[in-house]
Amino acid sequence: MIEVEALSKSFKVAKRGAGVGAALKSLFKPDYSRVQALENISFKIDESQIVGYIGPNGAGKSTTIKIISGILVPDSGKCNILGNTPWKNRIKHVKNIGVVFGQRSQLWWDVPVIDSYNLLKDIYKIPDKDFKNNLELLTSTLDLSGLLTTPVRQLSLGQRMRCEIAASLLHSPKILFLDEPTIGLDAVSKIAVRNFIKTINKEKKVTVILTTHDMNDIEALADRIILIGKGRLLLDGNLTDLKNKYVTHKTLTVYFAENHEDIDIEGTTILSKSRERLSLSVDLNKIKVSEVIGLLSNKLDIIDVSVDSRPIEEIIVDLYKEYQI
Ligand SMILES: Nc1ncnc2c1ncn2[C@@H]1O[C@H](COP(=O)(O)OP(=O)(O)OP(=O)(O)O)[C@@H](O)[C@H]1O
Repeated sequence: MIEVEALSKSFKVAKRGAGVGAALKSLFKPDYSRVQALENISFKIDESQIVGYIGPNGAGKSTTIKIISGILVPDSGKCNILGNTPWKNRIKHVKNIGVVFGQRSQLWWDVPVIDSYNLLKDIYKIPDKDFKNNLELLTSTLDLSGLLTTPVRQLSLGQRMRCEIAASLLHSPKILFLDEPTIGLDAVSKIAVRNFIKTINKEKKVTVILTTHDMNDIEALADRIILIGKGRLLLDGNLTDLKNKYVTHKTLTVYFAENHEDIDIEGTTILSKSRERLSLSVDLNKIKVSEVIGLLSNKLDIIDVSVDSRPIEEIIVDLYKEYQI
């Protein structure tokens, strides 16, 4: 469905030193350098996948999204999305895709949301019936009914983001590119946006490429992650495999009726202990958490247990360190 092969893109940027002299010099004799934003990026994405496209600031995520949505032309490389090359067959291509840039609006600032939607209807030539059905569905699932007649500039960030997402889906695209869709949203709005993305992916089989710095978005949504750094693709894999690789220990805490027995289970280390509570670090390469609970239940009258894993944020920080990005 999406095939990207050896994409590279560099930008020419003007170098300028500090001070008035340097400003004058750069005006008359500009000095340029090149920033390699993307280098030899390749990946394939199948229908109805949700892919988390992640990497630190300046990694090249937005540049990729701009190229595959047809906004930018790469220096070299190929891209085939549902039979179209985004920067060559723009008109055909945009009918298949929806794009949301969290930091930018595609809605007209001073007019009511519904007016922007009507304009999009004309731009995309959406048949009346499809427009009506989609608008009804999006209004109910994204809770837009009170917002449609409000000018965009009067909406809160969370309200605007829901309107942006609806705008990107009015023409029933098969692919959705989301660039930081939950940036700046409160917890309730984030969960609403995530749930909506999950729903359209499941029910309408919309393929989603999601770039975000919010690892909770990734954990909630992505089946697969593609990690890029300094313009290069560093890792492409399943989130569960990544967790298995980087989560080698879990913390097991057990609450029990009073006990004074010594506990010594191979593959575990005691982190803290009292008469009614025991906290263990479990080495997953040596023993399973369920086995530890089984062994403990032979010795203790267990009342409650909790298992804590390393947060995904920490795993990603380790990944960035490992790849020196
Ligand atoms: N229009 C441009 N002109 C010059 N340099 C650019 C331009 N757009 C991007 N770059 C540079 O290309 C590199 C990749 O930028 P890009 O915006 O794709 O990164 P990103 O991964 O989306 O970062 P962030 O997480 O901060 O949004 C950066 O070094 C950036 O400075």
